[in-house]
Amino acid sequence: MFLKKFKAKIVPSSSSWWLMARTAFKVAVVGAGGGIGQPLSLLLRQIEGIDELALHDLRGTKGVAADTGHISEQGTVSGYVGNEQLVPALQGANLVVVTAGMPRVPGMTRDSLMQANGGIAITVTRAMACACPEALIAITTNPINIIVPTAAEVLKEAGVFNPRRLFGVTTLDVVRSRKFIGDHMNIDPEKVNIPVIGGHTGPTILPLFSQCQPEFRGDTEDIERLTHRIKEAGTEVVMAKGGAGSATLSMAYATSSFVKSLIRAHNGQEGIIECSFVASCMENVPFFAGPLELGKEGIKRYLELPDLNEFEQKSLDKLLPILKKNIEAGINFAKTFEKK
Ligand SMILES: NC(=O)C1=CN([C@@H]2O[C@H](COP(=O)(O)OP(=O)(O)OC[C@H]3O[C@@H](n4cnc5c(N)ncnc54)[C@H](O)[C@@H]3O)[C@@H](O)[C@H]2O)C=CC1
Ligand SMILES: O=C([O-])CC(=O)C(=O)O
Repeated sequence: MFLKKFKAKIVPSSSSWWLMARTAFKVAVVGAGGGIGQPLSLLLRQIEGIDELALHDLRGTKGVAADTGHISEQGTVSGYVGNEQLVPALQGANLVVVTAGMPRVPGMTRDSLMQANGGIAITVTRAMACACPEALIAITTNPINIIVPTAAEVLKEAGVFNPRRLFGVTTLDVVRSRKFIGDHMNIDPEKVNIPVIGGHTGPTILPLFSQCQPEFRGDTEDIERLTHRIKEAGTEVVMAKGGAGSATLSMAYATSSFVKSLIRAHNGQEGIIECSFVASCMENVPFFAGPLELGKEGIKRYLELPDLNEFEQKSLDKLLPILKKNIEAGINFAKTFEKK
């Protein structure tokens, strides 16, 4: 069993019922010195149920660890620097968040980041396969559509792939949808629930307005305009930053919210639903972002896709071939990596 592997250290009681009598939980962040990694490390310090935070990067993590370690919250923080400290950082981790890798600048596509980030993903995944083969893995590094299949292939080669534990973080697409729709409907964005399916590039992100709760108020033009904005929101930030990278703060917010859900579900809270890019059980596409119920060991249940309206079905039909090409590229990247 997943839990048996870890020290049965009982953590002091807390007001939250799910924190009672549980095993210690270690989170490792790889890329913790970066634009997402630093604010994410701060936000993770505020999540209940993290007993040990291991911050790894090629640079800067000693300072981030000392800094965030002074925050008056439970748990320890340690900094690890360089490739040689990657395995020690990952050792015994229950959850690894990967934010290591280059961000976009204007004119680049996410797919073009594979050249720079594919090798990083392979190095980190290989280290996880040996240091913490049963950990939950949440990858933010782009291109998500290509890198997650690459990571899955590496884990398969190492004989430790568990499709229920590998996640590409697409929460920012949901966070943005909530914000843009909430503002449009003049309601609290946090009260908006909408699944965002497909993948994580402009052409493959698909918010399902037909499933929006509360029901979307607006006409077809509003839906088309907001859909376009959600799909292109990453580029909106890249352009606004003018060469200084891509979304970091909103992504740290989105990732910490996803991590919170993973930990709550791991600790037994029921009914936690998140959209994420994972190995799918759909017949025609091996990886897909869709709604999932989370549980103690990652994915508890794949939620069925709802009936789509005509606009959504056409959009899905259009994005699937793009997604399939991305997935093939990711698998191929892993298979041919050593030969490059
Ligand atoms: N999934 C999503 O919705 C989003 C994904 N991203 C992606 O997240 C990634 C990180 O973005 P930023 O934090 O803005 O980039 P950044 O350049 O600020 O930080 C990346 C960090 O990774 C570190 N790094 C590089 N190679 C490493 C290795 N082998 N081991 C450990 N650390 C390593 C770098 O030293 C750097 O500190 C990018 O690929 C970006 O495209 C960004 C926003 C949203
Ligand atoms: O656009 C980018 O390159 C970063 C990203 O994935 C996002 O902000 O959604």
